[in-house]
Amino acid sequence: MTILDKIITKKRLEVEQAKALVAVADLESTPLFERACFSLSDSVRNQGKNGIIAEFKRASPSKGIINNHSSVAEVVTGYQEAGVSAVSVLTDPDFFKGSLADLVAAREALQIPLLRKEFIIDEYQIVEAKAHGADIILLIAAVLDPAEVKALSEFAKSLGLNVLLEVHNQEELGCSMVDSVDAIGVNNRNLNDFKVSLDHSLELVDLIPSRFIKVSESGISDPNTIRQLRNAGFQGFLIGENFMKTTAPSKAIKEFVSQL
Ligand SMILES: O=P(O)(O)OC[C@@H](O)[C@@H](O)c1c[nH]c2ccccc12
Repeated sequence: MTILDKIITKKRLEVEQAKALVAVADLESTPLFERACFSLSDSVRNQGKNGIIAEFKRASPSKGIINNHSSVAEVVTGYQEAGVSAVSVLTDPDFFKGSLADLVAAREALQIPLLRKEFIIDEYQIVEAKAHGADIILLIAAVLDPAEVKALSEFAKSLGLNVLLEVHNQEELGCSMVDSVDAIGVNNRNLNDFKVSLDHSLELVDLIPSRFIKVSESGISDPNTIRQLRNAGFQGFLIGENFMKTTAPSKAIKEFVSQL
């Protein structure tokens, strides 16, 4: 069983338990569910922002604990001050030590788009995302079939959410280009063996139609890499560990951005 299979097996259980605890109607009656979402494409096109989607990430299956000392509010406030286009918050409890409470804490601190970073397999999780302050949801092509990508992305759009679809290779990309997707992210990390290579981004960028916002994800630790990816055609850059592994992620990002 690959790590991705393990995560999805656990996720199915987690979603069933959540459904038994909190009804959809209760999620839909929260104040956050009513709010209008920030637009990812507006924020990425805003010349005053730098295209970075900075992630709050306590732990990961490949690295174990990355940061267990920083508070969500402090980190994401620093990210916002550094001029990022959006913030990503992991909500998976078992493999990434995240939570929906982290997402709400980020929402309270931010006036820019917020991504719920999660393994989404069910519409329920999309309602949950909106009810806890997300503007953007992630769909991962490696764990969904094309019909699911279409149905889940259309459902998210019907709630006013933005959709980021993650792919890792040309085959996944070919199955993924539906109008209900706003942005396509190329994950430089293989979710099965954790190997990271920027070549995935560089090889796929020209195959992504320009109507999608193009995002390069994972393993970015050098401002020069942002320049290289931008020249190749990317508008968004998803970065987590490089900031989170430091003693003060809110300072580390400012130092990084000053070198762009
Ligand atoms: O910490 P990094 O290497 O900068 O990567 C961030 C982000 O791209 C990564 O956390 C990620 C990309 N796709 C995912 C899917 C699920 C969980 C996590 C991820």
